[in-house]
Amino acid sequence: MKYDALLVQSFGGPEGPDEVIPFLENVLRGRNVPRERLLEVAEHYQHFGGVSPINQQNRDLIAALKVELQTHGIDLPVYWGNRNWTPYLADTLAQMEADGVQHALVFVTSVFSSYSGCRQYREDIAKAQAEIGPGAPRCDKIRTYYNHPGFIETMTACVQESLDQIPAERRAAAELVFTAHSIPIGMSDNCNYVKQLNESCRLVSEATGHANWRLVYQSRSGPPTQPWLEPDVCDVIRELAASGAKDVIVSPIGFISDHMEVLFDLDTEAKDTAAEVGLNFIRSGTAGVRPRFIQMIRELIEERLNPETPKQALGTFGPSHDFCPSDCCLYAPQRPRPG
Ligand SMILES: C=CC1=C(C)c2cc3[nH]c(cc4nc(cc5[nH]c(cc1n2)c(C)c5CCC(=O)O)C(CCC(=O)O)=C4C)c(C)c3C=C
Ligand SMILES: [Fe+2]
Ligand SMILES: [Fe+2]
Repeated sequence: MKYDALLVQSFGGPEGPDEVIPFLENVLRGRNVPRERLLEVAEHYQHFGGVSPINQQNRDLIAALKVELQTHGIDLPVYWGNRNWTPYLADTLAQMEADGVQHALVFVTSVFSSYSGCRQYREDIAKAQAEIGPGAPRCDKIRTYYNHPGFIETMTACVQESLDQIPAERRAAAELVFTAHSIPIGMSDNCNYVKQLNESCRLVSEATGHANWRLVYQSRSGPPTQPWLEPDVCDVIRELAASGAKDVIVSPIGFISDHMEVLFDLDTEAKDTAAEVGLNFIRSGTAGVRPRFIQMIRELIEERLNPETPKQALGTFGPSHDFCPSDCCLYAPQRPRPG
């Protein structure tokens, strides 16, 4: 297929104290999330000067990717557009149109399939295209990469580095806890989020040879009345300590970089919880700009540019679809009844 640009589509984040509340209002627009939760999360961001690290992490990712593409003779300009903060997707697409881009491949920073991580990204592209009009570039999302060897090898290296920090005599008993963003059960029922997460965790655990793992969730935002994926990472840390565990490795497999949900919910909250209950806490790394991860993005681009390139995938499920079917990752949230 002929593509003439790459768009990196991400979440976005504030870059100063005054941007925190408007950013969170963008994130939570139309969501059944209490205002108190918004204000609580705002405090997490303010704790770090109102600056989310996600934007610099995306700038670093794009810089590394440009070098990788250039080194491999792939001549595609790289653009960046966010769903919830500047540079907004609509502005980026308008710039792409002005530059003459007609058909872009889209790399989404979200790994696992759900309404929030797949369909909403595609809906936001469609909205931005509608705003621009008939000249807007066509956009094709790159397939999900949860079982791509480049993602699994990257996360395996991160977990292995954490295992290596534990004294040899305690290593086999260490608890390996993978975390991902909790989502409403009504959302997870309509997608492969949990299935894909379990497969990634299994593949990483097998590659490290460390069988003692579990998958837990973090960063829940819903009202207490709404069921979200559980268990929560902090509850599990307490339970592990009560059952005699000494070491816990927390691997945020659900995210590709150390953004605020990692820095606050894990490096602050979960770490403090572990200290409270006397557990040695090691937070494992995220993919970031690790060379194997950047190489994976280039490989995913190559397989779309040249359909003869074999599609790589580990484990049971094979490579995911290139084009989402019409019912992919649907979500019709239950709204509270008025009155
Ligand atoms: C209904 C589901 C979700 C709500 C509500 C929600 C609130 C919320 N999220 C953030 C910040 C981030 N979320 C990120 C990823 C993410 N969020 C959800 C779901 C909900 N979040 C999912 C399924 C995912 C994973 C898919 C994805 O978009 O990545 C991220 C990371 C983004 C990245 O590119 O890595 C951030 C940051 C806030 C502040 C918030 C409101 C309280
Ligand atoms: Fe989120
Ligand atoms: Fe999907």
